[in-house]
Amino acid sequence: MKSIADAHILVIKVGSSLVTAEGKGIDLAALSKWAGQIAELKAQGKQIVLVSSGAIAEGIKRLGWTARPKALNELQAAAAIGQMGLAQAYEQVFAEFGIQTAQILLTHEDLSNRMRYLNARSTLRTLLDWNVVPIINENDTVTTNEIKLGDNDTLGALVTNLIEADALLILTDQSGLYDSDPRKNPDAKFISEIAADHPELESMAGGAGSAVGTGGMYTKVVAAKRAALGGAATLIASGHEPNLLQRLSQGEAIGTWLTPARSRISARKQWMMGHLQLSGSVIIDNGAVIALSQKHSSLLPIGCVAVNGQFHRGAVISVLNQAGQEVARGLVNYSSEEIEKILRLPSHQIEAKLGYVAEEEVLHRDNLVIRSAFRTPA
Ligand SMILES: Nc1ncnc2c1ncn2[C@@H]1O[C@H](COP(=O)(O)OP(=O)(O)O)[C@@H](O)[C@H]1O
Ligand SMILES: N[C@@H](CCC(=O)OP(=O)(O)O)C(=O)O
Repeated sequence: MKSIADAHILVIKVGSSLVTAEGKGIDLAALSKWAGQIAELKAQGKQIVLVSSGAIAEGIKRLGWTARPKALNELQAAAAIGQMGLAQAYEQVFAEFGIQTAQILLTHEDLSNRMRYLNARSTLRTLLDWNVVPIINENDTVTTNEIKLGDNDTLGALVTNLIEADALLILTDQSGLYDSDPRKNPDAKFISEIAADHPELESMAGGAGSAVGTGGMYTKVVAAKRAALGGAATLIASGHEPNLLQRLSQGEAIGTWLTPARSRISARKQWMMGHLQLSGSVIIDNGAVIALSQKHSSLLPIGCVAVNGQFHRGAVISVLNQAGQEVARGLVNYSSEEIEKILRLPSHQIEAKLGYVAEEEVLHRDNLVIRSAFRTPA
């Protein structure tokens, strides 16, 4: 991807130095410019999630300190103070464009625990469906050194994979990636495009970052690698670039693109196909087999006749025909116990039976791979 013209879902990460004008305090004018650009992208039908750093830098500024403290409890307390400013500032600048915002503070646990992961995903998707711009940061106040994500570049990549965004845009204080740190080497060469799995990326990006940021380029290239595993491209570009988002959506080459080896869809299919041990299966009737394999439909409970094994919502399961042959596999929206209760039911009766509706489908077509597409032996 060298343009965001075709991207539908974008995650935009802004670093501390940009958000706080290098630690001087929240840069309302810069935030307002991004909000205006995001409003234009939203008018084109794109869904945007913002990952914003700056809580610690802003907290330090509000406390009147001149240096970043080292003690974790002081950093956490500073983050709690600064986050108030960030939330207030984003709400204000987006309101100028008639856009509602929502604050989401995430921890490592929220993204590694399956249930919390699914809940975070469904909340984010709901907000996007409501046209809201979620503003995400790490929940610094409750994290400890051992479980800290530690930098928002990583958080940006995890969120990109969580909501299956098409691209991650990392805005920073440099115009992109150079073959060595341009602050130290005036002859550093600019890189406009590189494979996200290029073996020399980490060594080019070595070293910490600016005075107020945390990870430098290193965490950005590692984040790009992580996003690429989910099939998303990453752009590292300067947040000072005027009209950056519009120009990118018109195909202008700005910043450094780190490109994935495979597309999002194929990355996910490969992941599902690669599952050797599936935790269970559903058996479906012939009508459902035809709907899935020929019409690319989702699997609805009405076509499900039996369920085998024990699994949770979010597991990869097999879909079998009544002769026991695998016709598809995919990420399931209900647990085995729930499916047992809704077998053969039309979707509008799910709520009456379970007391809630997680999703209309047992397996959504975007989360399904049909057997004919498998390369594994039958
Ligand atoms: N190869 C490189 N190319 C560009 N910048 C680099 C490189 N290696 C290290 N850096 C440093 O990374 C810094 C950006 O990281 P950081 O300060 O953490 O930003 P942010 O706050 O936006 O996350 C740059 O200012 C630059 O000094
Ligand atoms: N959660 C921290 C983010 C720290 C961080 O990753 O900063 P940066 O390297 O500027 O993106 C904060 O808001 O201060």
